[in-house]
Amino acid sequence: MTVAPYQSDLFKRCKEIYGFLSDCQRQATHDQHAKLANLTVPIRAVEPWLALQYLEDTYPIHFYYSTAQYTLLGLGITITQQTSGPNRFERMQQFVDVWKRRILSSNQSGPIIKPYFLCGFTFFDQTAVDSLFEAAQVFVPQLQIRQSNNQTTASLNYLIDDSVNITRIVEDIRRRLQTLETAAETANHHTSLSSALKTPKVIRDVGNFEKMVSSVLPTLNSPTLHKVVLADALDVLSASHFNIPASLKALGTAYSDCYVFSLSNGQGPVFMGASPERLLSITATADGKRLTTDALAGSAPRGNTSKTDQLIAKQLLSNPKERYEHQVVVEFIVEQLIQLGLKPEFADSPQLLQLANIQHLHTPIQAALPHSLKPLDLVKMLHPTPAVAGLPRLTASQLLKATESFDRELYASPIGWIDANGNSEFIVGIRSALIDGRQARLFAGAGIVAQSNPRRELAEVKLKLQALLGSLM
Ligand SMILES: C=C(O[C@@H]1C=C(C(=O)O)C=C[C@H]1O)C(=O)O
Repeated sequence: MTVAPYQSDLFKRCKEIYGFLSDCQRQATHDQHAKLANLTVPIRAVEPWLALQYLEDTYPIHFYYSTAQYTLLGLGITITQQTSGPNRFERMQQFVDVWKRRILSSNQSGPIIKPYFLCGFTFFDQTAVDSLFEAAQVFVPQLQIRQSNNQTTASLNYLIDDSVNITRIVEDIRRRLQTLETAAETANHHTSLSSALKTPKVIRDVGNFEKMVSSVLPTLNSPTLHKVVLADALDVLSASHFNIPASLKALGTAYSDCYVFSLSNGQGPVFMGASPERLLSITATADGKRLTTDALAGSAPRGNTSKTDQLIAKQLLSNPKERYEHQVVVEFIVEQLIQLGLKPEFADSPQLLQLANIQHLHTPIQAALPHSLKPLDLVKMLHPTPAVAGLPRLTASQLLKATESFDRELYASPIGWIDANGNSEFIVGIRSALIDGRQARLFAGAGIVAQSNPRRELAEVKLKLQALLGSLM
């Protein structure tokens, strides 16, 4: 069945959709387990952040993930799994593997965008009782909007077993696509959002950070700890509610090289940000699978003029303390990949990743991947890297947990997606904030080594916080 753009003839195609879903139901009955029916439709071009603006009340749960190449918006939940504990990555990979095999896509001649498994993990594998997010959550959305190369598609996902009423599902598809069409049309005609940059009141500042850094320096002079990444939280209160879609748009404009993301827990709170750090991406091609991961650590501000900027960049590249902070991350990642039997490829010296407000030392690391290695096997090995925890990993994680005065929850955690073809991408949830109505808690951290200067580390954290604060609408 071919569905024409903008669903112009979708309504005529209800019979074919009915046929496809009935087929799914027959297979579900035969195999004695539910199937995940997936239907893709090209839709009217709409910016996913705008679609979110119009649909966030209909679908309280959302997942937004945007890069320079594509944007993904997942709305609602068709299937989900949550867990916690040291085996959380294995359990979630099993969930993905089981459901990947149960996907049935409508075999149209148009695009088939199979469902994405959308994933959010907290920094630690256990969460407090009052935690806003699960230690591990993976879900397939009800509605998935994907925009890339000027093409926008909507995929609808349904759980089909022998108890569902196919006629009702066809009706539901019609209704959802109609709502989407209306939203796209309305959104495209009202592009100016009535949202302005917020200048919220600071409720809790990061003034304690300097003291915190000083308190860990003696431990860093011992041979048992080489680096710890300490973070702090800035709490602000605004006169009116923060506007998530408008903030996503603003972040995408200000930090076009970053991964702009948001993840809601369905009850109001939303974790969002613009992270420059990729934990991994896996691309599956006919020749095999390829992994790319980033060692990103070592920071300096951008200069006000191109001359000062170049000077700062040069100093960053040759600063022994920053290079050490960076090298620790490269070596850790390389060792973890070697332990998995991979042959990592990387340059001897870092390059620069220059963002609007800050620049970092950056070493991309690549490796060919055997088919047996799954995305979450790699996430398990890599998270948390010494870019966000420290080295050795366990000692550093224990120290930061004991030292920091807030719960990291999703800050610096793996957030990303896995598709049904084995492609995957996870980022590290830094340059992020937890938004709840008029309140926002912004997070930022810095790598601390024996040579660290507490005042400079505070300045780095403030710089990182300022960048995010400047895009909250
Ligand atoms: C921990 C953060 O950033 C990390 C720490 C860096 C550093 O210490 O130089 C640089 C990039 C990130 O890996 C953060 O932004 O919160």
